[in-house]
Amino acid sequence: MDKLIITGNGAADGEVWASGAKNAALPILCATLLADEPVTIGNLPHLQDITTTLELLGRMGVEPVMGERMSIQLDGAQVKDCHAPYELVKKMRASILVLGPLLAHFGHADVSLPGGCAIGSRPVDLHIRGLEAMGAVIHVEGGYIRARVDGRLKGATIFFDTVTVTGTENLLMAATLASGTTVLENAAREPEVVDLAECLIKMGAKIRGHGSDTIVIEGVERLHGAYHDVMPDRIETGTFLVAAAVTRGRVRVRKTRADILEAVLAKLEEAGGKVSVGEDWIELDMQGRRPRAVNVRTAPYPAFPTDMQAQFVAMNAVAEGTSRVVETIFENRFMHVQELNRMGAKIALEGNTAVIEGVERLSGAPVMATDLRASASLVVAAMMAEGETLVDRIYHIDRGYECIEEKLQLLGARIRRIPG
Ligand SMILES: CC(=O)N[C@H]1[C@@H](OP(=O)(O)OP(=O)(O)OC[C@H]2O[C@@H](n3ccc(=O)[nH]c3=O)[C@H](O)[C@@H]2O)O[C@H](CO)[C@@H](O)[C@@H]1O
Ligand SMILES: C=C(OP(=O)(O)O)C(=O)O
Repeated sequence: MDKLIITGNGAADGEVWASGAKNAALPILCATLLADEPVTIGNLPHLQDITTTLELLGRMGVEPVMGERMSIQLDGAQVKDCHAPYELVKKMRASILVLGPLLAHFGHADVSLPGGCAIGSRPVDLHIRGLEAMGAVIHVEGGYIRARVDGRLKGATIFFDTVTVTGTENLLMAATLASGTTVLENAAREPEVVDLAECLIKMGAKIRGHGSDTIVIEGVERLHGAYHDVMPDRIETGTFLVAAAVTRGRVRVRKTRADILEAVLAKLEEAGGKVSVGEDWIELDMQGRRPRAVNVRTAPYPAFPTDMQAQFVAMNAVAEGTSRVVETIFENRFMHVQELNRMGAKIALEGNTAVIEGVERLSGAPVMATDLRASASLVVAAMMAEGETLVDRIYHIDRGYECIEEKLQLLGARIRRIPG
């Protein structure tokens, strides 16, 4: 297992670019299963989760054709086997995103149940219930979701009890090929849902209301080929900006968008950072200043994203003052707290709230990455800690951060990978 060694050396300073968004790329790759013709996806990030998705599509018979500038062409007409096996789904929960497309296009799908993960139980009941409302017959047996439909799925009005990102995406994709109109109410408004909808529209889908909490889809008989570039990764962008805040440095992130990061940028400004924004870049300047502690409460978009919570815990750990960070989306997303405390942070957990008393300095220590964003928070904390931090189990970070050590080196970090 690879490890990262980081020697804290003060202020991050420099420029880096944002890669394509993992959480947009994954549903979009699955959406290619809906078309009868090749669809080309550009600006794909080079990530373990993308490799896993391509392996999953490959098992179904879809052969990826690599193109220029990180693009890949996939042809849904090649599907021979509508099966997502446990050994791949367990590596990546987002594999559940093949369920809606396979069922809508081919009338059946057998997809392993994803199960829980480090951050919480993460059920998929709302995906299943929505597809049943569209006429699918679904049995969960032997750890698999076995879904069938006679003819086409039927349009339905579906109200989500809880806002779910991949649940919205699965039903949005399924509804594109259903007969009649589907209305998704209390739908997720995340920018990645919007990016998926825009790709589907290029493929011939009829969708309106994406980006609001009511999405209306008029089903069509078939979807065709298209080209789509994946949007920039707002969480990767936010992580680099937090690295500037934690280390009292200055970082400019290029090839990104400020309009989808408003809640995060507002909190960075509240922490004392000077935020500047250009057409496709964001800069955070915290040079020579200690961040001020900020309270944070995670909630669905456009509120503060749970995927930035761990990084803000790391910032608050070295900030001036005491803060409260409330996690409302996942029941167990504080695994980074005990590792940050091993580095000298003073964080207490009270149910779904981390109470953080900022300290002047952290010190390097051996720590364990437990999930994707927890790992990012440890790396960012290590950049300002005194001495050396060894981060173990970094396969988590490779799921979601492209070339993490090369990109952080561009910002002046002393970080290297030890292949294991
Ligand atoms: C690949 C991807 O895009 N992953 C993102 C997606 O995950 P994901 O789509 O899995 O997360 P959800 O939005 O579905 O989860 C939100 C909440 O709804 C609950 N729930 C969800 C589905 C369901 O059928 N029943 C149910 O109860 C979950 O347990 C959780 O408490 O959104 C999360 C919340 O922004 C992000 O942290 C993840 O990075
Ligand atoms: C939780 C995340 O991803 P996933 O839903 O793929 O586990 C994340 O991107 O922070």
